[in-house]
Amino acid sequence: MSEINPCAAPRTVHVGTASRSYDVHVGAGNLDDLGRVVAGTGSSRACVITETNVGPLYAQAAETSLADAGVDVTDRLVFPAGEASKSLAVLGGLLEGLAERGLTRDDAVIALGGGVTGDMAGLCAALYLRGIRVVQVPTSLLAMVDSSVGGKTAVDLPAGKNLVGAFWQPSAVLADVRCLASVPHELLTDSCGEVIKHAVLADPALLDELTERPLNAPGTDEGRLVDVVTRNVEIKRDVVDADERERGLRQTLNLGHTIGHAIESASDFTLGHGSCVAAGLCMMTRASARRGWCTSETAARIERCVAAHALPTGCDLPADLLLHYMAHDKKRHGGSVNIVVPVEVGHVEVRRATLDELRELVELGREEVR
Ligand SMILES: NC(=O)c1ccc[n+]([C@@H]2O[C@H](COP(=O)([O-])OP(=O)(O)OC[C@H]3O[C@@H](n4cnc5c(N)ncnc54)[C@H](O)[C@@H]3O)[C@@H](O)[C@H]2O)c1
Ligand SMILES: O=C(O)C(=O)C[C@@H](O)[C@H](O)[C@H](O)COP(=O)(O)O
Ligand SMILES: [Zn+2]
Repeated sequence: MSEINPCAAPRTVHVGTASRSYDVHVGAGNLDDLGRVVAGTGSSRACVITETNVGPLYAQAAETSLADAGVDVTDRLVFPAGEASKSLAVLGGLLEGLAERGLTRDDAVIALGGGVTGDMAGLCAALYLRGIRVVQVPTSLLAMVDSSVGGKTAVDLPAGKNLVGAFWQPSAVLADVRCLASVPHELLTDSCGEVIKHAVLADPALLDELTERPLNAPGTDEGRLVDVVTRNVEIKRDVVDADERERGLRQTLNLGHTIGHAIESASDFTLGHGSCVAAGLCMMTRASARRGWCTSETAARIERCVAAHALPTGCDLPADLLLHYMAHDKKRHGGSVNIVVPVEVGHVEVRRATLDELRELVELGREEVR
C-alpha cells in the first residue's frame, strides 16, 4: 500500500514509565537495526516469538540482524496467527518453549508481529523466570501505534478480552513501517481505529487531517506513516509516563473499548479489534451527544473520520449480549463500569455507569444524532 520514500527519516520516542525507560525507534527499512537495538539492551541471547503469517515474512531478517550484531539466536517459537491464540493454552506452550531453549534472565524475547503477538510474547516475558526482557517489533499498524508501547500484556478468557495479564514494559520497541507493505488492506483499515482513538484523545488537528486524507487510502507514503506512527507513540507515551498502572489518566486510553471489547467478544472475533473500537467510539459519542455530554457537531466530526476510513460506525448485536460481556469488563467496580466520554475532540472524561445505564447508552448509541 505504501510507496517507498527515501525521505522517511527515522525517529526515536523516549518512554519513561515508573518501572522502565526505553526508546521506540520508528523508521522505514530499519528492521536491519534490530540486532544493534537488542544488543544495546544487554541481552546476549534472543528468542523470536512470532506467528504463522508474520514469521515467514520477517523472522529471517530479524534473526539475521540479531546474529550480525553478535546476539546468539535460539530456534524461533511460532504459534497460529489470530486472536484465538490469545489463550492460556497457547501461552503455556510458549513458556515451555522458552524453558526448552534454556533462556535465562540475561536473554530477551523478541515479539515479532501484530498486537496478538505483542500481548502474548509480552506476557511470556513477564512470567518466565518472573520476568525477562522483551523487545517489541510490531508489524501491524495497530501494534506500531498502540500495543507495542506501554507494557499491557494479556490473554483472553472465554468470559472476555484480556482478562489475564500483567504490566510488563518492553526494553525497546522497533517499528519498521516498511513491514506494513505486506498487510492486507482490510487489516490496515482495522488498525486505523486506534489511530483515530488517539487523535480524538489528544490531537484535533490530526483527526481533521485523517478525515481529509484517510491513512488507508492508496498511495500513503512511508514518510507519512513514520510521521503518524511517531505522533501516535508520543500521544500514548504522554499518558503511560504519567500513569503506568492505569490508576487514573491511562483509563482514557480505553476510549471506545467498553462497548468495543464487548462487540469483539460478541462477534466471536470475526471483527478486528480496531474496527470494534471504532464502532464503540461512535456509539459512545452518539450516546454522549444524546445525553448532552458533548455536542452533536463533536459526534459528527468523529463519525466523519471513522466513516472516511470505511470503518464501522455502530453495530446491531443484541444489547443483552453486549451487556453480558460488559459486565465482565476489568474496569468494573461493583455494579458499575468505567466509561470514557468524549466531551470534545481533545478532551475526554472517565465516568462510571451502572449496567442499566450502559444498556441505555448502547441503545442511544445506535440512534442517529440529529
Ligand atoms: N497491549 C495493548 O496495549 C494493546 C493495544 C491495542 C490492541 N491490543 C490487542 O492487539 C490485538 C490486535 O492487534 P492486531 O490488529 O495487530 O492483531 P494481529 O496481531 O492478530 O494482527 C492482525 C492480522 O495481521 C497479520 N499481520 C500482522 N502484521 C503483518 C504484516 N506485516 N504483514 C502481513 N500480515 C500481518 C496477522 O498475522 C493477523 O492475521 C488484539 O488482541 C488487541 O486486544 C493490545
Ligand atoms: O494501553 C492501554 O492502556 C490501552 O487501553 C490501549 C488499548 O487500545 C488496548 O486495547 C488495551 O489492551 C485495552 O486494555 P484493557 O485493559 O481494557 O484490556
Ligand atoms: Zn485497543
